Amino acid sequence: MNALVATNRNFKLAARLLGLDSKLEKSLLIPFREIKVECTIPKDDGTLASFVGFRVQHDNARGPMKGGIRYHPEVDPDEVNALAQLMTWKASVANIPYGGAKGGIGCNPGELSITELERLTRVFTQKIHDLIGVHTDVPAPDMGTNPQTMAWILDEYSKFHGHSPAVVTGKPIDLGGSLGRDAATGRGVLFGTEALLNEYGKSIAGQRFVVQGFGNVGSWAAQLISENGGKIVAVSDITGAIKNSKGINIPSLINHAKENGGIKGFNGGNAIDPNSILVEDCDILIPAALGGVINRENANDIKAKFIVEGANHPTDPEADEILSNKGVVILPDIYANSGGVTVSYFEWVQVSHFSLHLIWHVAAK
Ligand SMILES: NC(=O)C1=CN([C@@H]2O[C@H](COP(=O)(O)OP(=O)(O)OC[C@H]3O[C@@H](n4cnc5c(N)ncnc54)[C@H](OP(=O)(O)O)[C@@H]3O)[C@@H](O)[C@H]2O)C=CC1
Ligand SMILES: O=C(O)CCC(=O)C(=O)O
Repeated sequence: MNALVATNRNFKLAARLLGLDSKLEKSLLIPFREIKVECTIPKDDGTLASFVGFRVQHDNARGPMKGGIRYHPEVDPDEVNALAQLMTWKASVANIPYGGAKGGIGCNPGELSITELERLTRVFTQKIHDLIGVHTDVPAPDMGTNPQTMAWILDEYSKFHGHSPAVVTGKPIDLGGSLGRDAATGRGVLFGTEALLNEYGKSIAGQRFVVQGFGNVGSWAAQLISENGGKIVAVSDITGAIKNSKGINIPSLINHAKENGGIKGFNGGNAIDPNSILVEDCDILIPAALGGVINRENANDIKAKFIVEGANHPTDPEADEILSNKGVVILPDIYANSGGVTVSYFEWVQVSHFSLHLIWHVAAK
């Protein structure tokens, strides 16, 4: 199901349950602003390559709009729109004073060199710099982007607006990033899972987990859960999937993925078909990659009793219904993965405060 159709459907259902005024409901379904820009860069071989970049600003009633920037071949306007809307609900659920936004560029970061990625990020920033800002819209990392991407955005933005470390979060520590932001989404997944299991009289220790996606969210969630006694029995990423019913050694898998560009070839488990990862036998399933992966095609075959949504909108509404009828409990994305934006808020406050302090200090002299 189209990501925006799915997200709107969920919102309309929630609006009815809340008894939300129909005019307010309609206004919240329309984003504040949708930006689409062409980004052309010279590639390393001298040829030109063009990409399309998006930033959707959904709503700013509760504060500056906030959300990640994704680099992925499947980025499209409806997907970004849906993700921006989810950020508004996520900031509200986490009770942090932000609205929602999301951005992305349709590209495959794995096929671009570091210098090409830098050029692309700087061109994208040049195209949107007037529309983002410390108090209007504050980007952060998402799939395919990282602290280095944020450093480029900060540097390019600062050429137009002066040094503005609070214009992005999830940046390197040396540039005003926050300790703990890197692990924050995965740590939030751990805390959310613990709270959920406690409701059912269970704890993490001894539970069997399957994790789809082994990037920022998936690898941190797997590491922290295994440190807390959970058994990670299967993991996948774009390169492949592995299974070990005795529990995968996550620190070794992290090292392997760093050295080899993915989990493929890890010898601490058996290779399995990545398409079967979501239906592997486990107690708790953590999707931590793309949206819409749990759908009517596979929902009936899911064996997990709990699903903790590390990814954004991994479960489409049809699957929600099937799973709910099967008694599977889902911890939704806007709660389960809100640890990242929460620590982004701390980073933003720290840096804004630091800048104010500097201004005060200079003025006092
Ligand atoms: N980063 C954050 O703070 C937050 C992220 N999220 C959400 O979490 C999810 C993951 O984001 P993040 O960890 O940051 O992204 P990363 O780019 O760091 O990692 C994504 C992971 O998913 C893998 N992947 C991509 N496609 C597939 C596929 N078809 N099957 C299996 N694995 C796949 C990637 O493999 P490979 O690297 O080999 O391409 C990589 O391991 C996204 O939905 C994002 O929106 C939500 C809240 C905050
Ligand atoms: O840290 C942030 O500001 C946003 C993180 C994000 O994109 C998300 O929660 O989906």
